[in-house]
Amino acid sequence: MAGTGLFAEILDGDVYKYYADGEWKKSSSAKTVAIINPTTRKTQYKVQACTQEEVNKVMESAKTAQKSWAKTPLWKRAELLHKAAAILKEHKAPIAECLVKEIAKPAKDAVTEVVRSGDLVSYTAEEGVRILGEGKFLVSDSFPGNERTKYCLTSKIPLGVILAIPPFNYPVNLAVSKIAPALIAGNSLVLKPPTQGAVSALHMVHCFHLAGFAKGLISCVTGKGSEIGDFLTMHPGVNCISFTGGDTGIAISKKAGMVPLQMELGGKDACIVLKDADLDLVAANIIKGGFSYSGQRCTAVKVVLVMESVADVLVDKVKAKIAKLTVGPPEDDCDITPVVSESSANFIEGLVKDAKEKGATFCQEYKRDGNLIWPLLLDNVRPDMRIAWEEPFGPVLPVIRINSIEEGIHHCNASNFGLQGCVFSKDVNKAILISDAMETGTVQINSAPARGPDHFPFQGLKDSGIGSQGVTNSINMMTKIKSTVINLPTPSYTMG
Ligand SMILES: NC(=O)C1=CN([C@@H]2O[C@H](COP(=O)(O)OP(=O)(O)OC[C@H]3O[C@@H](n4cnc5c(N)ncnc54)[C@H](OP(=O)(O)O)[C@@H]3O)[C@@H](O)[C@H]2O)C=CC1
Ligand SMILES: O=C(O)[C@H](O)COP(=O)(O)O
Repeated sequence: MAGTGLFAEILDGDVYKYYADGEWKKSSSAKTVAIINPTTRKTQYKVQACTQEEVNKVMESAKTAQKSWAKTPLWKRAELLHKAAAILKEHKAPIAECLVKEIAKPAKDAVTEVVRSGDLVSYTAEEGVRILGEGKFLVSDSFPGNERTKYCLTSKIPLGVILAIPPFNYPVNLAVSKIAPALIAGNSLVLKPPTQGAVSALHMVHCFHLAGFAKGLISCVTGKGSEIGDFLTMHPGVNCISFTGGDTGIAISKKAGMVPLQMELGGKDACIVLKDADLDLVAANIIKGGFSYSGQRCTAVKVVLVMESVADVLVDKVKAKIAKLTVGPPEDDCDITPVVSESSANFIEGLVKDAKEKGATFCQEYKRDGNLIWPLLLDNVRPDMRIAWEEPFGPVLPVIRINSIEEGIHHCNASNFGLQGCVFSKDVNKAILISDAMETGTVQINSAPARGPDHFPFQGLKDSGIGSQGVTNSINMMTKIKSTVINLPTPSYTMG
């Protein structure tokens, strides 16, 4: 059970502690932040509201710890990460329980998130050993005007202190996708977990603590992003920010100083369906892509752009599948569970009302009970409706009927987002041309958008992000190149 047994140390009465200097601590603020269970809409957990002074101390310890960590052999860093991964997987049950209570993730998906996270940590350790052990050797005579008098040796060095800020929907997986690359590359790490999801993240951090990482190397400060977020992101002790979330990321990128940024932000992933598509395959992927975790995935299918000639058949197939989705509490492993907060549910309802006023066809009756919103397909959506452009982050999916492929590509590219998209067609050559024309970081052909598997590159264009994630890209992003040049008094040519 959460906060018991091995995890008892992280709890003080009914308030979870924060993690700094290798210890679980109470904040001197004496203030707490409530975490509301999306299903019951009652306080489920409480976490510390950390102070600016505590953030300062964490940054100092992170800086000191990083210096000796960078001198720890790469294989030893990997060994510790493998240990943390094993502990995490072994203790998947209490962490998954937190995910169910804090963010209403269906029970089975919650377990999958923890296991996937352990695998990600292990994979990162292996990949780090491979790619960080390699450097480059360059000689000067390849550039015009030079003789072979200079040997340049390059290697990848850590950046220093990495600040990691994940969103509520994958508070464990999107935290370790930042923690593991940072650590294997020789950096220290300060985590600010999302408020909804903070307790799952604290349990995960305890697994790293139990693995035996040096004190100060990993810290976890809790509190509302709106209160301590700016202080953290503008802190002079931070050398790199890895953020996943919504528009907050755009604001952070304007405020952050001269530090590398990795931003994974929102999306409005389009699903373009051609006349020759396998409509059963499309319908199955629209259900998986649009409604899993109640549409609260950045990579969810967020608008279907279907050729008019096959639209009726496709909509009927999707309607039939929606009718089979189970709706209810995450504990029962229902397909559709309450969305994360009342404000989120209100926002989704606003989009639905706007679509109704402007004449969208409701394929199901709109139904809501508290934060629980029944799955809804909106047909005949037009570009003047908000839902055509905004991401609901909920189980509501618009269908726009198109008369040409160009119309579909135009809608996709007119979005301010550019995360992923997908194309369904039996003609792979045509699908590739469409993929090339779509202004998104990834296009899936004949499958729904997805970030995983976690070693694939993952990036957004336009307002969907800066840089690229995925294990290898994240490790590279959290390092810098350092060169040493050996200057010879006379040219030297091998075997010359
Ligand atoms: N491209 C991608 O990979 C992904 C993108 N997303 C996007 O994230 C959004 C949903 O997630 P959500 O958690 O609501 O996103 P938010 O942007 O609201 O929050 C993300 C994180 O930022 C923190 N935060 C809030 N304000 C600040 C601030 N001023 N400075 C620093 N940090 C701050 C939050 O903390 P707190 O919770 O305390 O407010 C949270 O940890 C959607 O738009 C979705 O598309 C989600 C997942 C993946
Ligand atoms: O936060 C998200 O939405 C994730 O990045 C999506 O991950 P997935 O596509 O692998 O579910």
